[in-house]
Amino acid sequence: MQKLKDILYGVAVNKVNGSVDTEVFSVEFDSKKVQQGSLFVAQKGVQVDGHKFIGKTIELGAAVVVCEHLPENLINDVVYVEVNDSNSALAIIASNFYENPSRKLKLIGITGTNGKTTIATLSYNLFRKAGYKVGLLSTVKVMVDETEYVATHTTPDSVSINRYLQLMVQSGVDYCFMEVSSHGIHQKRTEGLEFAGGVFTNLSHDHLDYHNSFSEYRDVKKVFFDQLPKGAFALVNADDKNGNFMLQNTRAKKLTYGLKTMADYKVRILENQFSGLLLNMNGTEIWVKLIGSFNASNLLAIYATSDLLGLDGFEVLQIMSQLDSVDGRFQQFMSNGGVTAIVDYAHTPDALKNVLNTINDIRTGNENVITVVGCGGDRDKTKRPKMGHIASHLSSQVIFTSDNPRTENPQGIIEDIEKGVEPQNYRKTLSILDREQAIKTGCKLAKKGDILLVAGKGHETYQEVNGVRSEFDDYKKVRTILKELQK
Ligand SMILES: CC(=O)N[C@H]1[C@@H](OP(=O)(O)OP(=O)(O)OC[C@H]2O[C@@H](n3ccc(=O)[nH]c3=O)[C@H](O)[C@@H]2O)O[C@H](CO)[C@@H](O)[C@@H]1O[C@H](C)C(=O)N[C@@H](C)C(=O)N[C@H](CCC(=O)O)C(=O)O
Ligand SMILES: Nc1ncnc2c1ncn2[C@@H]1O[C@H](COP(=O)(O)OP(=O)(O)OP(=O)(O)O)[C@@H](O)[C@H]1O
Ligand SMILES: N[C@H](CCC[C@H](N)C(=O)O)C(=O)O
Ligand SMILES: [Mg+2]
Repeated sequence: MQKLKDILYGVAVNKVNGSVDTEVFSVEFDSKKVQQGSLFVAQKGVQVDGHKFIGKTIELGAAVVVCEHLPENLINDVVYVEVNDSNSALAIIASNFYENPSRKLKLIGITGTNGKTTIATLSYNLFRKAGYKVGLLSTVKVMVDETEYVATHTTPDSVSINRYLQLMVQSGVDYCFMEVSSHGIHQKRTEGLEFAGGVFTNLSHDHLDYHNSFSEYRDVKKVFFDQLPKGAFALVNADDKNGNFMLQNTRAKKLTYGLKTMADYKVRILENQFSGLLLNMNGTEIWVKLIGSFNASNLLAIYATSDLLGLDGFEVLQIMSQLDSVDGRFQQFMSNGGVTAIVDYAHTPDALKNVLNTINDIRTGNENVITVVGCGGDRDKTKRPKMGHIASHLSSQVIFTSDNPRTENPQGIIEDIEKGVEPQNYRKTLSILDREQAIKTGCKLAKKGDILLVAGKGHETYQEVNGVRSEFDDYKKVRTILKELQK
């Protein structure tokens, strides 16, 4: 329970109607969750305007309503707070309500199109092995030290973020690694948080359905760095042409990491195999179990972050050499019959290209690369033909299939993907709507020595059709099918 005047600290308030000494029991932005004594923040959403539910929340017992415009009829006993920006107000209110937990631990935000989950999760694993209590907010799961919670978003809403951070503080967590998505920044879910550091991985085609253009998407990412405090670090990937752009207006300490470009932290790939990478990490050689040059870059970001947070470099490299891949990120096994199966979450053109290039770099040349891939429904349509082109251009054989069609017609999605296939690659492609059948066909086509890539869903354990999620796990499916086929 908190006094309204305390939780409004730092919020840009236009006017208050009622007493700021009112006690608040919970902070809600979903009318359905309001209870006696709640503070309800009305947000203008994509689907509906939360202001429509103000009356309903008062019936449910809301003590305070925070909104961008006051309702015509004000009810006695309810306090109304008018703000310019409800999203920003919600974020600051949530931080205050949970007693600013981000200031009581070291919070590191990771942003960029690809690599966020990998860097956040491996950092969580590494810092734990180094003896710290650690928190994780990621696409795959939320961890409060050893306790796991289900993740609903890559970056949760600001109330959930602060609630988890408070739990972490209560559990004695020293460091928290969190993914910061562009939706999260745009909807101000991370405003009011005090970050000890920010990491930028890369920027490529994604979410252009939500952000109107690539430059808008890029500018949203930059806001995160613009908001970092002076004592924080801003670590960017020098190999990405947008890396320096992110640093333009930040007050934080500026640092770079790079595989190809001059940077403060450097890595060189000495060997690249299916069994792992031999790296020269800022001057020291190490073997790691992770695969692919993009993972060399991810590991360098982790090494640099550890260094900036004061960990011992030698110990970090020792632990790094033991790290396993994150679920659904280049997760691989060799079947009894000698087929290398790889499950990867590549669901953007850039990620798919990276994964296929990695496979092509490692293979000796005689094996076939068979790819099973689809694109999600109700998501950026323009990435579909690009992924169709990349998959068919870089594989020996491709099977296009469904990946969470959501409310779209799956056949239509596949047709969008097929539009990107160039005529010389037509003969390489097949389309099979049912994902299980597609994987089965991929397994049947694969011969000893071949490489089978199942891309797009990674760690996901479901297939979503019209709001219904049914169980589906790419990794389990490929394992079972290859076993059944005795391959
Ligand atoms: C496009 C988008 O980001 N949508 C998010 C947004 O929903 P919205 O704007 O559609 O909300 P709305 O339904 O219009 O409602 C507006 C307001 O009215 C309230 N409301 C609504 C109905 C009601 O009965 N009562 C009520 O009070 C809502 O709580 C909300 O405050 O605000 C909601 C509440 O915070 C989010 O759950 C929702 O995420 C949806 C589920 C989503 O799918 N988001 C994805 C796209 C997303 O955020 N992805 C990113 C990154 C992914 C990546 O990088 O790959 C992520 O961080 O996860
Ligand atoms: N540094 C990188 N550069 C390019 N591609 C990468 C990089 N790291 C990982 N990938 C590829 O992108 C896929 C997704 O990786 P990861 O889950 O770490 O990204 P993310 O940024 O968390 O994605 P999301 O936006 O879904 O949260 C991986 O399966 C891999 O194919
Ligand atoms: N966080 C991403 C994941 C996409 C994964 C892919 N399997 C899909 O469903 O499109 C999103 O919701 O856009
Ligand atoms: Mg992620």
